[in-house]
Amino acid sequence: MKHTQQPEALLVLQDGTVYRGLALGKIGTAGGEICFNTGMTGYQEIYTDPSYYGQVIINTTSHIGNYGVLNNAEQESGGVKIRAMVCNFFSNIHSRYTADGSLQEYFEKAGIVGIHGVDTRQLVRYIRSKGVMNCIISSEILDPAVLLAELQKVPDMAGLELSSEVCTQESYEQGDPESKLRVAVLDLGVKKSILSNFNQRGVFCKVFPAKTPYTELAAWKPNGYFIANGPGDPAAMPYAVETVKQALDTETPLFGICLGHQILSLASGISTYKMHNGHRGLNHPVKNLITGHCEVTSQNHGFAVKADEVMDTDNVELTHINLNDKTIEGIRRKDKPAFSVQYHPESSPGPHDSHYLFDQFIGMMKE
Ligand SMILES: NC(=O)CC[C@H](N)C(=O)O
Repeated sequence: MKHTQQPEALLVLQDGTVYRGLALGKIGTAGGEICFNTGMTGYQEIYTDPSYYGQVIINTTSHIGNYGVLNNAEQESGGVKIRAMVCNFFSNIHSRYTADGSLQEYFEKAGIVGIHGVDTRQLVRYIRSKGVMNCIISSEILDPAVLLAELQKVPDMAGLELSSEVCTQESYEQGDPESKLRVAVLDLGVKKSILSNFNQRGVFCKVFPAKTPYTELAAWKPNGYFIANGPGDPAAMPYAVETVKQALDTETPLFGICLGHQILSLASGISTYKMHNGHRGLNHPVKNLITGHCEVTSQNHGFAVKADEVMDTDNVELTHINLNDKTIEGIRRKDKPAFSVQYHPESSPGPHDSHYLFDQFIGMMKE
């Protein structure tokens, strides 16, 4: 189809700003918190990462859809988790002989709305200056005033508990049951590639729903606890903080990623805050303060832990720091075998500089 025939779409921001473009995906209307990922690859991993649940993602890279989709290998969960997508050039053709289909068909099947033909560079600069806000996209309602009224129904991300909506509803096991290393995973929105990183290292996992009481995790007799990534506001999850506090009391090794890092920090008495516009991309430099090495990291978060409180908490050590803005990227407990990072060492998408953290956790369990 030529671009000129494609139906129009509108993007309306919470402050009333309107962007016009063309429809992609399903014809419809969707709203959520707007965020942007600057990664040049991995759009399907991003759309299926449960951490993005409730969010509208802007892909800033210039071509989206140009390599189609793979039904399984590039999915981080059972399906698309974003609310809608914004991009500049949406490719209606894809060139990858192994692709299972086009992104357009994938979005239509998943019921995902989107808009393309938007100047994403200008839009991202605007959001970076004004700060994160909600938005609404529609390819069926083309009246900005009506959309702005609809947008009022979209809840603010601050205060939202979303993990219980995206996590597994039944616990399940994954990996080699004969393995000596057993990790209980608290599923706050876990990405598939985190589980495969454990399985590839010979770890047998049992994945528990977000609100599983600690006693149930402990009854499985794990050698370690993994607190997963996930959507929403960590401060709205006292149930998870309680579970981590009880796990810490047992001196069993514990590892957290992203939301799991925020929950471990909260369990250690450190509070979290909502960032001006978050970190989402594949090239964020982080310094490991223990080794002095710099890692290029994959990131996706809109909340962070308070740096001054990390420095003031005696039983917590700062282990990783973001070289762009000095935000906290990793901590460890001095009094417990527990550590966490704010970024995504499994990447998927992104560089593999930080895979050592999985080995570090396994080393702790072996001790
Ligand atoms: N990827 C994640 O685990 C995100 C954590 C949390 N929802 C945040 O936005 O900061």
